[in-house]
Amino acid sequence: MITVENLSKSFTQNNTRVTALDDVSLEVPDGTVCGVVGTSGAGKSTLARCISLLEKPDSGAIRVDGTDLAALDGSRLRAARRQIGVVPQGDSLLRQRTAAGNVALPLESAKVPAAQRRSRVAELLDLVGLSDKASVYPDHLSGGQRQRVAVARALAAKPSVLLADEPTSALDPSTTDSVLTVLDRARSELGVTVLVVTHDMAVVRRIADDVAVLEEGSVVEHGKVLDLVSEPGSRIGSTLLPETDQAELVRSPGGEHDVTAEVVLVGFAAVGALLPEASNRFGVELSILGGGLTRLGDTPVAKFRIGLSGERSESALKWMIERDAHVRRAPVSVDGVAA
Ligand SMILES: Nc1ncnc2c1ncn2[C@@H]1O[C@H](COP(=O)(O)OP(=O)(O)OP(=O)(O)O)[C@@H](O)[C@H]1O
Repeated sequence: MITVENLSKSFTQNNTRVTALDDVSLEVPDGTVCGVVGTSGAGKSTLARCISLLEKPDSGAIRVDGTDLAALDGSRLRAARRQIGVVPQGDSLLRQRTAAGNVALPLESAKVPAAQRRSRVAELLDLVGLSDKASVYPDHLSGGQRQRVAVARALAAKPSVLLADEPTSALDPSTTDSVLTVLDRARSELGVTVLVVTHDMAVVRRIADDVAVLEEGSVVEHGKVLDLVSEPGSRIGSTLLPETDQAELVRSPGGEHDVTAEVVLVGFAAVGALLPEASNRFGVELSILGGGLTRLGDTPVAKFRIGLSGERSESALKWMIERDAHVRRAPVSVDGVAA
C-alpha cells in the first residue's frame, strides 16, 4: 500500500518559486493499479520521484506498507528503496548490456549469488514475454520490448510497489498494449501495487483500478475508475467514456422520440441486456442515437444516447435507473419541463 499524506514540494528556478506539489494526499491500496494523470507540468513526475525517493519533499509523509520513508536513513532507507521498483521515464536501459544483463543489474547490486541471479532473471524475462531475447542488446529490441525489459528490471528485487513514469509515451498503440499487459501481470501475478504516471487515457482504461488527476500540483479528482465514470460531475469520468453528441440530447419539438437521454451502463449484464429488456418489458421503441462501448480493465462500459418512443417511455427509463443505469441528463418531457 502506498500512502501519500499532505505532500508538498517546490523548486526555485531563476529566482522564481514553482510549487510542483501542493498538499497532495493519495492512497493506493495493495495489489491495485493507480493512474496519475494531468497536463504537462501538473506535478506527476515530481510525485513519482518523491515516492521513489529520488526527490526529497518539503513536507508530508510517504508510507509504503506503513513505513514512513522520509523518516529513514542508512541501511533502513536502502532496504525501503528495494521495496520500490522504478520504471523511469524514457529509454533507461544500459546499451552495453544485454536484456538479461540489464535485468540482472539490481540483483548484482544486492549481491545475489550468480546461480540465483540467473534463475531470477530467467523468471522475469518469462514474465515479460522476452525469454527468447535474453542475449539481445537494447539497440536490437523494439521500443516496447525495451520497456518490458525495464519493467522486468524494476521487478528484479521483488518490490512490493512499482512506479512507472510515462511507460508508454513513445510507443504506438499495439506496442503500448504489450507493455500494459506486463504491468497488469505484475499486479495480478505478483500482487505488486502499481502507480503509473501517464497522460494517455488508454493506460487508465486498460489497467487502472483507481485514477488521480493532478492540476497545478493538487489532486482535483481521485477515485475508482468505475465509480468516476458513473458520476455525472466527474471530468475524468467523462473523458474515459465514449463520446456522444450532447447537442441532440434534448428532444426537439416535433422530434421523433418521446424521451431522449444519455445512459451509462457498467458491466456485462447492464451493457448486454438492459436496453433490449427495457424495450420489451414496457413495449417501447428504443433507438441508439449515439455513443459507444469501451472497456475499463475487464469491464465493458457503454455510454449511449438513446431515444424512447411509446406511452411508457418514462417508466422504461425509470426502470433502467433502478437497475443501475446512470442517466446523465434528465429526459425532457413533451412540454419542455425537466421530468
Ligand atoms: N528539478 C526541477 N527544478 C525546477 N523545477 C522543476 C523541477 N522538476 C519539476 N519542476 C517544475 O515543477 C512543476 C511540475 O513538474 P513535473 O515534471 O512534476 O510535471 P509533470 O506533470 O510530470 O509534467 P510532464 O507531463 O511534462 O512531465 C513544473 O512547473 C516543472 O517545471
